[in-house]
Amino acid sequence: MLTREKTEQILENAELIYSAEAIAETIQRLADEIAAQLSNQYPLVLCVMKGAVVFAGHLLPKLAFPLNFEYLQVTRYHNATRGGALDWLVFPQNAIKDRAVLVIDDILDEGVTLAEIRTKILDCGARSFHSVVLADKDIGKNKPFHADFVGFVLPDRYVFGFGMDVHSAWRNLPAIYALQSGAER
Ligand SMILES: O=P(O)(O)OC[C@H]1O[C@H](OP(=O)(O)OP(=O)(O)O)[C@H](O)[C@@H]1O
Ligand code: HPA
Repeated sequence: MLTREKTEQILENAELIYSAEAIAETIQRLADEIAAQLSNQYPLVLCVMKGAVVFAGHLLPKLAFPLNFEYLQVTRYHNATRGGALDWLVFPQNAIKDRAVLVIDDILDEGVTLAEIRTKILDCGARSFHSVVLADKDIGKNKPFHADFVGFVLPDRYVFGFGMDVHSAWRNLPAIYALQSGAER
């Protein structure tokens, strides 16, 4: 865990790249797009913990149609800024069969996490699979996964805030910041 001083220094040196106001507008647009496709499907909505907790908290009240809500938990970054193997921590096995599933995640980076989640959910007998991500990072190469609903495209920098952590801190920020170049480790 970083010291409090180091954590504050990270934010002081970071660059604001998406304000709280811009995020709110984006989430309303995403809610409208999702409603247009899924409002009559009575979907099972799954939040990918922990990163999507803030996004899901803002998106859910804007989805004005019947749905059920559960969560799953996986981690691939383990509080670092580079991804590794995906660890499954929580999975709502029984809830999924024959459901139209909508997965909410904060960020699509290399696409490994959501590709594995899709495989597992379809293996559990979901009737359909959709995903919404607040941010899709432009990593300059093909990804194994494309989201159905995308809030915005981010530059290829490590970002944090609005649910996303940097070394396990700053998920609580109301906006999205990019880490100062060279501060990745
Ligand atoms: O597209 P990928 O490169 O696979 O990365 C995207 C995933 O990485 C983050 O989760 P993380 O593993 O950091 O766990 P967390 O949600 O608990 O922060 C994020 O919340 C996404 O789920
Ligand atoms: O840029 C990122 N920030 C926070 N969490 C992440 N998980 C994948 N990429 C990122």
